[in-house]
Amino acid sequence: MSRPAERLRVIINHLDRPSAGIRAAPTSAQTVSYGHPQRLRYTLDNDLLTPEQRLFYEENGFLLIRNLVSKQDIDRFRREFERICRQEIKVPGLVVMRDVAIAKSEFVPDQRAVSKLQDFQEDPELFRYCSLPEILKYVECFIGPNIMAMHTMLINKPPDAGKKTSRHPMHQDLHYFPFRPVDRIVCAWTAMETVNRQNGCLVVLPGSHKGTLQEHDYPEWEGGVNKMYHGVRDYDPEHPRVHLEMEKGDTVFFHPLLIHGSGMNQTQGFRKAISCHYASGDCYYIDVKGTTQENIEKEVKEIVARKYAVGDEVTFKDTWAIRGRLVQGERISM
Ligand SMILES: CC(C)CC(=O)SCCNC(=O)CCNC(=O)[C@H](O)C(C)(C)COP(=O)(O)OP(=O)(O)OC[C@H]1O[C@@H](n2cnc3c(N)ncnc32)[C@H](O)[C@@H]1OP(=O)(O)O
Ligand SMILES: Nc1ncnc2c1ncn2[C@@H]1O[C@H](COP(=O)(O)OP(=O)(O)OP(=O)(O)O)[C@@H](O)[C@H]1O
Ligand SMILES: O=C(O)CCC(=O)C(=O)O
Ligand SMILES: [Fe+2]
Ligand SMILES: [Mg+2]
Repeated sequence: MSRPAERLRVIINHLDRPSAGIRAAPTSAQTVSYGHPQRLRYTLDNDLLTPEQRLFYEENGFLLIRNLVSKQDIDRFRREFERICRQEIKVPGLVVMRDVAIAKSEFVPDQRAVSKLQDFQEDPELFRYCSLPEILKYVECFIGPNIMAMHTMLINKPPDAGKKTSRHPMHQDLHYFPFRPVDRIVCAWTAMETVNRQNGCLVVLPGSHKGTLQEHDYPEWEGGVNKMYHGVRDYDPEHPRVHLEMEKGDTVFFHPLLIHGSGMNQTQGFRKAISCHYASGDCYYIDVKGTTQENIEKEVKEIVARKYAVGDEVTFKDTWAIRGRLVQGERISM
């Protein structure tokens, strides 16, 4: 069977069978619907993904593309990150986060004090990542041609200080996002070096994107939890999971309902990854009042109020609309 259209037809038939692909057992709170009328729901017609890749994303909620971003680009992102850590440049809006284990110790201008950069949309060098054509051509397969970069991060997972605070609890990224529709949002996450179980690779629950948004809160971890690291409340440790071991430049695209987290860093190195969450330019904002997302809305508003000395006039929606940047096509309703 050689023609893609023919292979796709065979795959669509395959999707009708409840046993298709890796299907993790649903957790109690999740509902999994078999034989969805719109069988290819999570990917759009495109000339890039093979039918097998489309099926894989449909069934599992993520797609790993090896060696997508060049070593040269990654080395440039790393150098820019180091300049920011040394405080050689100041980037408007950038959030420099320290691990909670060292949050109250004296600041040293070095990568050892930085666990994560958030919101680097005003740093042209780092933001180049979000506009890379090799990334955008995949993003388009999931969310279409109008592409907004909504959320940017460079994660520098530190060696664990002994309290397991370097872990990221299992969560769904949609918890943080007051925009929809959910299937027109995707994350690109690129390893900046070898990422494995030792230094805390991503851990995903395949198929969990077919469930609904779960209630999130701080996990009850003895050693403490980083600010805003909410986790799925009733996380089922028996649910099958996959550790995504990746090499420098490998990139995973994943759905915002995919339950994922990362383990502790048991090495002495700082595990680096760069990521961007994209949404379609015709997504729309929602009011999260009365939903499980109210708790994160409250926290975000408190941080913004403290940082910028503003009150209730800045809404959760505003905090996203201000950060979002168009990278391809048209900005319609975002
Ligand atoms: C899909 C995606 C969105 C998923 C995620 O990314 S989940 C993680 C989201 N994380 C974030 O959005 C970043 C949150 N972090 C921040 O906004 C900042 O790092 C802050 C926690 C507000 C601290 O920033 P800043 O105020 O500049 O730093 P300060 O050193 O002055 O500390 C102020 C007070 O915050 C505390 N703090 C700092 N870092 C952490 C931490 N990692 N975890 C818990 N508490 C922390 C710090 O101890 C200090 O507390 P007090 O002295 O006021 O009691
Ligand atoms: N008690 C817990 N509650 C919620 N999430 C947890 C808990 N313990 C670990 N996790 C999460 O599970 C994921 C994997 O963590 P971790 O690497 O420790 O797991 P692991 O499967 O034991 O891997 P390894 O054996 O390679 O260390 C991370 O997202 C982590 O935050
Ligand atoms: O790089 C990691 O550890 C994962 C981070 C993550 O999932 C997130 O910030 O939403
Ligand atoms: Fe995440
Ligand atoms: Mg472990």
